[in-house]
Amino acid sequence: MKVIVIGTGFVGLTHAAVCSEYGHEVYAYDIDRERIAAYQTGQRQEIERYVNEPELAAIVQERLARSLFFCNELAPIIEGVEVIFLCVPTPAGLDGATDLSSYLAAVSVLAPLLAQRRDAGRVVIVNKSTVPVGTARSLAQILQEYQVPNVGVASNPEFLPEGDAVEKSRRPDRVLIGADDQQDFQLLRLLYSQFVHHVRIRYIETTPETAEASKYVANSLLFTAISFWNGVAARLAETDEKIRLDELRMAVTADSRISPWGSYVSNGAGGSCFGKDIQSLIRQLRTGGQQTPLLDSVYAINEEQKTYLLERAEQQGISFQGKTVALVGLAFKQRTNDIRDASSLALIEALLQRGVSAIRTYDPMALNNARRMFTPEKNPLYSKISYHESAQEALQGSHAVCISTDWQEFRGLSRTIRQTVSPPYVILDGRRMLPDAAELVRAGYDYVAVGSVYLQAQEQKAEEQ
Ligand SMILES: NC(=O)c1ccc[n+]([C@@H]2O[C@H](COP(=O)([O-])OP(=O)(O)OC[C@H]3O[C@@H](n4cnc5c(N)ncnc54)[C@H](O)[C@@H]3O)[C@@H](O)[C@H]2O)c1
Ligand SMILES: O=c1ccn([C@@H]2O[C@H](COP(=O)(O)OP(=O)(O)O[C@H]3O[C@H](CO)[C@@H](O)[C@H](O)[C@H]3O)[C@@H](O)[C@H]2O)c(=O)[nH]1
Repeated sequence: MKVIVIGTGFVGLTHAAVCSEYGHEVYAYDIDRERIAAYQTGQRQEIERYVNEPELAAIVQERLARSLFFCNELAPIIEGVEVIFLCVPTPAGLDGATDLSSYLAAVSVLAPLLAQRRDAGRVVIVNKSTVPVGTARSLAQILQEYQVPNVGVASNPEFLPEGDAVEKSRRPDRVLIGADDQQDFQLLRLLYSQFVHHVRIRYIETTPETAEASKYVANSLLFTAISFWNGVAARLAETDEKIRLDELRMAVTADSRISPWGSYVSNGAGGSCFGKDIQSLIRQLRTGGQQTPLLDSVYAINEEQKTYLLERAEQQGISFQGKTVALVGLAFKQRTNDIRDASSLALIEALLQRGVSAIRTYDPMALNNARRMFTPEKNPLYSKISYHESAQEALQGSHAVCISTDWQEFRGLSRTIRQTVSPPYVILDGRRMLPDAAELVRAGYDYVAVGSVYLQAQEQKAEEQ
């Protein structure tokens, strides 16, 4: 089948690449010319500058110019297309409602071209972007206004998590299609023929509204699990050192009805989806006359969680003013270079507000994205941020370290800390990454982790007594 993918970020590039693996002729289009030029080189480094996902660059290299083509013009590729995916950003607007400006901009370029095409075959336009309930129906209306002939619309939300984008596109938990017309269901069954009768993958056909709603409900439920563990279980364990959170988690999730997903307590969930999708759902419910106390709390708990470790340290009399702080982990989770809505961003702002003298950062993948975000032109205080090639380098000369991402390499950070910095020193562990924290405390370091009581350096305690 001839397929066009509009928007080539995490979702669009992955989807285009995996569709090309299944024998479709895929044209991936983006307004960002530099991005398209980078993909066209076929060079791993160039591709990963934009989307860094395991195996993705290899598929692009393999399929490039055979069944996968990149372009920044839609007109030359429109004839004969059967399925068009919209994979453009749908961020939160200032009021929390979904900002559909990129989506509508893409539609306004696409619709006149479709209205003028010579080919009379059926074409279905598919929302893969996460869009509010009712967007597919509004799209059908727009297409009607442009008098596009023989066109259908469908909703096919994407559920992939970053870091596993290729794996979850090749083997999703479900493929969800919302449409009204049997011709459109049929076109998408052909496109996804590898999944239609799969023994493990659920292939679900429903209304566009149900598909759109499912994406928001799924993300908000996952987000709720995280805020429950952070806001209830972790807080409880912070009240009594005899509550051991890791064992509590094992005990609770041993029940097959309770998922372990979400139980990994943290200094807040980040990423491009949870925050903006829950805000959008809140807006959609309120517009429909509903109250949203649960979702409001889920969001608020998570926002507070991002910088809560700093407050816990301050409650123990620690001040960050004039201090040098190492921040290790900038990505919103391990195995990605994405820093959108990462807790590290909130930590940087909170540390600058507290008057730190320097923030020394390290991340195995996300340094360049952070460099691009924190330019001194945006805020002169950002010149206090420096970027380092290892955790050890970032720790040098620091008075405290914040661990903000669950990179596995941070499990060995205790040794680096002991070799690089001497007490008095504060360790803020947002991901419970240090299995041997007790030894650090015995060696004179203060340790505060999500889900554990504050552990004051033992030598310091002795001096005080
Ligand atoms: N990132 C994820 O893990 C994920 C997972 C599921 C769903 N989603 C949803 O998928 C959508 C895309 O997310 P993403 O993370 O891939 O975004 P992204 O920011 O990584 O990529 C979006 C791409 O769209 C391009 N673009 C913007 N406006 C355009 C236009 N008018 N025409 C053509 N291209 C345009 C941008 O240049 C960019 O390359 C969003 O709705 C998001 O909520 C994302
Ligand atoms: O037990 C956990 C699990 C996750 N997280 C954090 O939660 C955030 C989101 O993680 P994850 O869901 O793995 O990443 P995303 O790539 O944002 O994926 C979510 O958002 C996507 C975009 O909508 C959806 O497609 C996915 O299904 C959904 O999992 C990250 O900061 C994680 O570190 C925790 O703190 N504890």
